[in-house]
Amino acid sequence: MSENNSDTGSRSARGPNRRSGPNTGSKNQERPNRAGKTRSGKGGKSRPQDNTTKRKGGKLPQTGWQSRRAAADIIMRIVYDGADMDEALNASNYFDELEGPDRGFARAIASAALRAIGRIDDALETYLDRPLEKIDPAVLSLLRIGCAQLWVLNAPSYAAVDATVEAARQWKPASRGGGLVNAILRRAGREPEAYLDLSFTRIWPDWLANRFTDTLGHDTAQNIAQMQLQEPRIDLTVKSDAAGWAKKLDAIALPSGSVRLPTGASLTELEGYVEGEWWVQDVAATLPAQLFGDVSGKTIGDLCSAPGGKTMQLAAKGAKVTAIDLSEQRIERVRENLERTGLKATTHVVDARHWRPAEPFDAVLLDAPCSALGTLRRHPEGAWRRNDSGLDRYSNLQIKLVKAAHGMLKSGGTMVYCVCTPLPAEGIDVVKTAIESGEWISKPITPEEVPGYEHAIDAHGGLLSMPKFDIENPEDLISSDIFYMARLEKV
Ligand SMILES: C[S@@+](CC[C@H](N)C(=O)[O-])C[C@H]1O[C@@H](n2cnc3c(N)ncnc32)[C@H](O)[C@@H]1O
Repeated sequence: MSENNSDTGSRSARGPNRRSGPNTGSKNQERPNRAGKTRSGKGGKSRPQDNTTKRKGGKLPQTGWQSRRAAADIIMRIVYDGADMDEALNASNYFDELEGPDRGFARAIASAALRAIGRIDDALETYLDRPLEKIDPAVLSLLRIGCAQLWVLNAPSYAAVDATVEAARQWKPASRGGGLVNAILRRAGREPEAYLDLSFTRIWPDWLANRFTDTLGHDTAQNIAQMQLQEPRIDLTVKSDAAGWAKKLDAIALPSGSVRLPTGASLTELEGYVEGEWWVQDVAATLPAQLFGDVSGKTIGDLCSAPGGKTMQLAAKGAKVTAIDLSEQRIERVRENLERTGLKATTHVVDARHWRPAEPFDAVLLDAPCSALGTLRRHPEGAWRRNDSGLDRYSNLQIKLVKAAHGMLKSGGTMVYCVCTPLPAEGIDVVKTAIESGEWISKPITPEEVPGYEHAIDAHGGLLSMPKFDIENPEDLISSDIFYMARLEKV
């Protein structure tokens, strides 16, 4: 892929959406679309109309265009209605009608379009004689998912174009745009440079591309964007015997103990799911709990615990975990997860800023609320729902939570602090503030503790879980979400 444009800071403005994203309004309100108009009747399954009739008593035969229509419908619901991916999948009748591999395919196309949407839009604009805002939402959604097939998924041009054009013909809201979809997608197949020559960081709104480039440097920002373009893999944490489970599930055992599934695995059908032998957890998310070493018999407070991935890791290793979270709804997920896996922890719905345990803990895990910009490859819509000014509130909360953690720990006790964002303001800067307070000293992470991430340890002994990009064999790249983590000791 060529990469000759590094202009993350000088992108031509194309209206408020390019700057702040397709959707900044709150859900379930009438909100502006890219054209600045509003539309109502969103969210419900009955919204889109169709030129086809569902067969009596059965599903429509699947010929390819249906998965493209479903993908475009999903994208529309996310971009124009403010749904997240799960909400869009649940709300889409067209997705519901699909069966078997077509479902996975529709989801993969929608997800690819969303991961690259800014860059796709920039390229599309070069083909069009009018702004994107002037294109009907259904037609634009088909163009986006058509380009995603060609450019992100590298699908064969004939299949991607024909099926997407057919989807335009069959889908009433887009049917007048069939000619345009045909012409633009054929050109997109012939002239991919319009996309390939753009900087990777154009997948994001301008503020985010600038923030990553300014704080992390040009190369790191490009690497993060490039990683976002790849379909994220699914990693499992197993209660024990990672090598054995990797073999059973035809998966890869990663050096730090996670089991990486082959693509396309259907989770609930996998061995061990019903028995609760494993749970889904990105490999980088497993590292913080591993930094406590042997936790058997120790009391550990997991201060922001939901949905409970790290609670389960610690409980599986024999710790006496107290899992707390501010959200009743989210702590319910912790309880469900504990129930499924048969692991034990005490749970409380409380605000960690004010709550104190009856007895101080041996150790505390603070997986603090954050901007979550390190998980955009799984939730790319998040980039378009935030803006620069909203980010600063996180560091204030994080500093307060670190202070609270101090009050919950025994003297000499360990705190592992982590956030799923690469922004220094929420990571290393929070840790520096803690150390400057005189209440904490650093307990640097050592390479032996983080197999596969030795290179990611920084000069202060913290770790930013970026993959090692300068490797000879790209197959060896352990891609993961981006977590910052550091270990501190209470003075
Ligand atoms: C990053 S998530 C935690 C993920 C979790 N540790 C895991 O591994 O599954 C952050 C959590 O912090 C919770 N939270 C936010 N503010 C909080 C507070 N003041 N006290 C306790 N929990 C809080 C949120 O409800 C959210 O569930």
